[in-house]
Amino acid sequence: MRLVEKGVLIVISGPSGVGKGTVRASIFEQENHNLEYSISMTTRKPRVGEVHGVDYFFVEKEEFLDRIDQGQLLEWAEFVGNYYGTPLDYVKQKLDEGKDVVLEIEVQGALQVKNVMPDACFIFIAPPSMEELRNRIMTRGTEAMEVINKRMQKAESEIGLAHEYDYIVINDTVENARDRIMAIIEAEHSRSNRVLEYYNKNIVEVE
Ligand SMILES: Nc1nc2c(ncn2[C@@H]2O[C@H](COP(=O)(O)OP(=O)(O)O)[C@@H](O)[C@H]2O)c(=O)[nH]1
Ligand SMILES: Nc1ncnc2c1ncn2[C@@H]1O[C@H](COP(=O)(O)OP(=O)(O)O)[C@@H](O)[C@H]1O
Repeated sequence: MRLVEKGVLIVISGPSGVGKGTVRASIFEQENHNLEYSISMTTRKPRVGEVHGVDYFFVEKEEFLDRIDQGQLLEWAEFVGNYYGTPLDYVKQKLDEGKDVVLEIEVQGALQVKNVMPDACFIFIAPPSMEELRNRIMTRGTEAMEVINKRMQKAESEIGLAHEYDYIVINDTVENARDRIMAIIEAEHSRSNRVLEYYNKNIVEVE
């Protein structure tokens, strides 16, 4: 029997518009990573260019509520009028296969994961400044002014929860943020509790 070291759950979170999606895409463009991205489920309507099963699983509210009832979501949250959640089975399966799984989720959801999987690695992406955050949301041009203001208000309270995370990465440039996150993931594999758990399992197996 071959023992596989379990993967690490990497939770990337932070305010809307800070660049989570951009930095995540840049991480996945790197060669030789051992990462799987967990595609979320949402009741938000697709934006132009977004594809079902690639960007999100786009579902109706009824289906989303059903999934919650059936315990099929690792975490979920309502964010500015829409529901978002992480399908549990996929995450479990990939971690068991030894893959590191990346979640890119908002702050309420990240804190729920912390309650059920405290061993996960929690990374908060912060903007260089609030002005720059507003610029980024406006430049992206996907939201109406009213939604932008709501997201900015929300961002202020989310930044107030950054201390709950293991790491804070400032997204000044995409390359810097990507490289810092890759270094954090590498270091997570050497965290003593993780290594010792794996080592002890192997010792037991040998005896
Ligand atoms: N809790 C939770 N948040 C999610 C999930 N998927 C996406 N989000 C977050 O929901 C927020 C809104 O997402 P979206 O409407 O795609 O806008 P954008 O990420 O700001 O471009 C973002 O902060 C996402 O990171 C999820 O499965 N669970
Ligand atoms: N380091 C950065 N410098 C400048 N612009 C950035 C940076 N990271 C992301 N952006 C831009 O900011 C906007 C929001 O990024 P996005 O990845 O959609 O954020 P999020 O997924 O956190 O909502 C996009 O237009 C993106 O191109």
